[in-house]
Amino acid sequence: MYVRIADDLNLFDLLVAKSPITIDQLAGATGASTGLIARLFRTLVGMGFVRQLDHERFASTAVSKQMTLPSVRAGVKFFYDQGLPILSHAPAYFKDNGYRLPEGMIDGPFQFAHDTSEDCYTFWSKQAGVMENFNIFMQGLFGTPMRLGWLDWFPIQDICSAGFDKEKSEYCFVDVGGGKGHEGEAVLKKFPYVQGKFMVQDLPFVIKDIAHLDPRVERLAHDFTTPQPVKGARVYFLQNILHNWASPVCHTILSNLRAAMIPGYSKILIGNIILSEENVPLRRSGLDIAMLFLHSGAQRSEAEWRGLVVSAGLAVEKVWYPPGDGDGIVEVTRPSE
Ligand SMILES: Nc1ncnc2c1ncn2[C@@H]1O[C@H](CSCC[C@H]([NH3+])C(=O)O)[C@@H](O)[C@H]1O
Repeated sequence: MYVRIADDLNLFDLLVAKSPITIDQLAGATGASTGLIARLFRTLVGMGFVRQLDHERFASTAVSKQMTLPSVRAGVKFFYDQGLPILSHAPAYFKDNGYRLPEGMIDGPFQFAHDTSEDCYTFWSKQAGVMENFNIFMQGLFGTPMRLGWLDWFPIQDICSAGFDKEKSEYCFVDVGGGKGHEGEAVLKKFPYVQGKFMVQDLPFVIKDIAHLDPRVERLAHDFTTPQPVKGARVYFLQNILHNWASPVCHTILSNLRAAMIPGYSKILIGNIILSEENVPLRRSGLDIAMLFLHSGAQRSEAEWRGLVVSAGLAVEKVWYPPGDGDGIVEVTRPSE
């Protein structure tokens, strides 16, 4: 709550633009009372978001600098505004359903809290500004100064150039649930020589709001719980998708892709957190719980990813772990019959 209010007041921008700064100066710049800012800062110092130099002067920290990035700010807003109402209802939800995990798209804590039978994305699309803010969050989630983006370490250029065969399909890279198409655009920017067509697929209300996108990335409104219309692409990219859903839903999504894949040629690249089997760090287990209360989803360990992939009639070619603390990629193929 302190971080969310400080963000509304642009306190982190002010702190980063001018450190050291005093409470009086911050009050002058924002119109908030000195009393409120002093109270916010007392706790923000304890949380490491602000550094206190002496009785009057405050300075930025590495965390306050992160809080000036549009995607990080959007993430705080998203988890706070969308998360809190669900969290407050979650204990009653679990009590009501016998302390079991949800299994579908519309039977989780989200639907209980909002008294709706819509899935979260459809619900959010009807609330002003929610999906817009969510997409700002997703577009910058990776490759922030804190950790490498997948394009910095995964050899997509080999898969999409030497490994691409236009005789099989003219499509090279289909970003399924790709939001505003930022990943396909990033691949083309970094490796402009790659061959074949690129496409972003997402729900109609996301596709229709795409304002700027490299014209080489085609757009298609497509629901991934229905049959995949692009057959035989080299890569179906599924980043930050399967963690959103319970395993039966993931099974449907993977089966729809399987039916479109050419055995031994097409790949699904699942870009997601890969949990360690034991002693999961809080940053990742926190995101596991977030997926549960927001979407009825789950973060998964390597063994869980393998189990999910195999249950959909697919095979794991390789599990890629990034250098550092980033997300991994599970490379999936369709075995020959
Ligand atoms: N049924 C569905 N069919 C297609 N896309 C969906 C569906 N439900 C949710 N989505 C999209 O799934 C995305 C999850 S967020 C992940 C966005 C992107 N792949 C990235 O990693 O940045 C959002 O853009 C949703 O709009």
